Amino acid sequence: MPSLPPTVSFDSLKVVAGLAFATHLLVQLAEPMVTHFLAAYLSVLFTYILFQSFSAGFPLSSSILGALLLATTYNVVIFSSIGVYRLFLHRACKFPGPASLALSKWAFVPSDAVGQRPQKTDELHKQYGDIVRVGPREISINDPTALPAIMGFSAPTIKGPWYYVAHTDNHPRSCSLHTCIDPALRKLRRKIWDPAFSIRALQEYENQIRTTTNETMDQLAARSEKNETIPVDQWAMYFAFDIMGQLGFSKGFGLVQLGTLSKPIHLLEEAMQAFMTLGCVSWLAPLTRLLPNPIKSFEDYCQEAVDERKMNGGKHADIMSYLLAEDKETGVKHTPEEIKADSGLIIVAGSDTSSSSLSMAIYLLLQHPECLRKAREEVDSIFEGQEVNDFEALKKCVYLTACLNEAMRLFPPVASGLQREIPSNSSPVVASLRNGEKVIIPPGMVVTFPTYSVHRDPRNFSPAPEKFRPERWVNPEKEIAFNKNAFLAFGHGPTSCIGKNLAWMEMRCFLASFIKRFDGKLDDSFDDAAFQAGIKDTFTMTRTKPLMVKLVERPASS
Ligand code: HEM
Repeated sequence: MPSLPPTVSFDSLKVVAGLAFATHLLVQLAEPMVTHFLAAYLSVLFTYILFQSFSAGFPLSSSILGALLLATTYNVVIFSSIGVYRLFLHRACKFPGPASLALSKWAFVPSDAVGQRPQKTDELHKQYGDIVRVGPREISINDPTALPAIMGFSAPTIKGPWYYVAHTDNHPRSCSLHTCIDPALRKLRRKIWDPAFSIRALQEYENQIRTTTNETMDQLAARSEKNETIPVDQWAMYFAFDIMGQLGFSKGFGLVQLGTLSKPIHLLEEAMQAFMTLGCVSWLAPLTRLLPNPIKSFEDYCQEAVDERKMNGGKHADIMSYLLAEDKETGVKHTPEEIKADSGLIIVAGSDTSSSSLSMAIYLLLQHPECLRKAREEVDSIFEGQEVNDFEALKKCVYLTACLNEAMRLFPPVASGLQREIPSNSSPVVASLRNGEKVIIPPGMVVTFPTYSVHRDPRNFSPAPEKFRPERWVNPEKEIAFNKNAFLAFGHGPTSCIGKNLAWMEMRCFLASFIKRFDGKLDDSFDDAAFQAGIKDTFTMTRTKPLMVKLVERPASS
């Protein structure tokens, strides 16, 4: 048996093992922050080394060796204790799922790294059933019947640990509305946000949407004249980012004029993947906040835009004018930190999502000429001899709307699902399932609804749930299955998308203008399999392969 370094005895190993076990119990009860825990851990180790070397007189090498042995003992015991607890004793053990995810959500990192979380979760549901344990204390429920209990207006849940990752610090009044967890504060903040999306406010935004749409179409026309192959999905992004800059705080990014992403936006797109992966291990967030901020230039850009906006006022109606005001009833106002975070949110929530829906709708229409013909006939007849600029008339484009809904069903812009937590001081939640059974979910558990799987489930949408069939939205009553409660593209309940109606205005205006003005075909070199494989889930959707299209202006439009 190998001998121990002179600084370590078997008794000290036993004490350290006991300490590790006690730490596990403490973590269960008090959930200390990882930074505090690491600081304490490292301080004890260094104090031990210093004491053994300078007070007890042992050589430095023996002291370090002893410290490493004690640390290894501590680590092995604490990880074994946590592992055994998670695998056999945890309240989530009653739910089926792979042991790897029961041990740690790190097991999701390989699929997150390639943006395939929705597909991975889908496989798990096919293997384990409608309820799968996808983390030590997290389950995924592939059954929209359970939605009201978890995400409905009277559900006792809060946003889950994933949202904590995007906080810049630990202060409750410095995060965006989207990542705000406290339900009472969220309610107050939604009250300030709501008027920015009222019917009157949306009417005030119409002009800006028209202008940016026309500018984008003109830029596309100029490129089509030169017979260029055009990355249409990129242009949908330039369009959506410019609109959100203008409608957010009266400062467009000028991307449509530039014909490229600016540096801050590019950085933001790249950082989304890191957020997604880090969401698996949200307890690490306080530690990663000590590292250089990967989206600093994007945040600086938002701050500058807000400062400029405050100084000069808005050039036209914008969302910021509402966010800077106080709620008349309660007198509550956003803090400067919240305004900064919300300005970033406007960009992220409003741009990636709408541009992804548009890109996928165009992709699917080009793949399905018969659907494109129908959508175009509808637009041509509603806007005969005139420009697409009447938002009331756009609402009458039923088939066009169906195409967009169907694109979001097959390729939801927020695909991996939305996470909610049952607070540890609340009662268990009893959720109904489609088979009439009930599931009891203990407090402290986290629940996710896998949007991608729910959308492609034949029990919700049939026939051909994997196929692009806009018709299912036109006559839903004739479908074998059409469960409108299973359409989660805009979320569900009190935290669902506040910008939904604005998104519809943008998407209908862009798509109708696009198909009215251009004939298009996928470039000969377009690789369909590569394009689909390049679609990544980074909380919102990222496309790594461009949608290269040849466009020709239609005679009627010129
Ligand atoms: C097709 C376009 C869009 C889709 C599919 C979409 C989807 C969603 C989803 C799924 C959520 C819930 C996220 C969660 O619970 O974590 C959400 C929230 C949100 N969306 Fe959208 N969105 C779209 C467009 C927009 C636009 C144009 C805006 C305008 C600024 C916007 C602003 C927001 C905001 C502020 C939230 C946070 C609401 C809250 O936490 O209370 N979205 N969106």
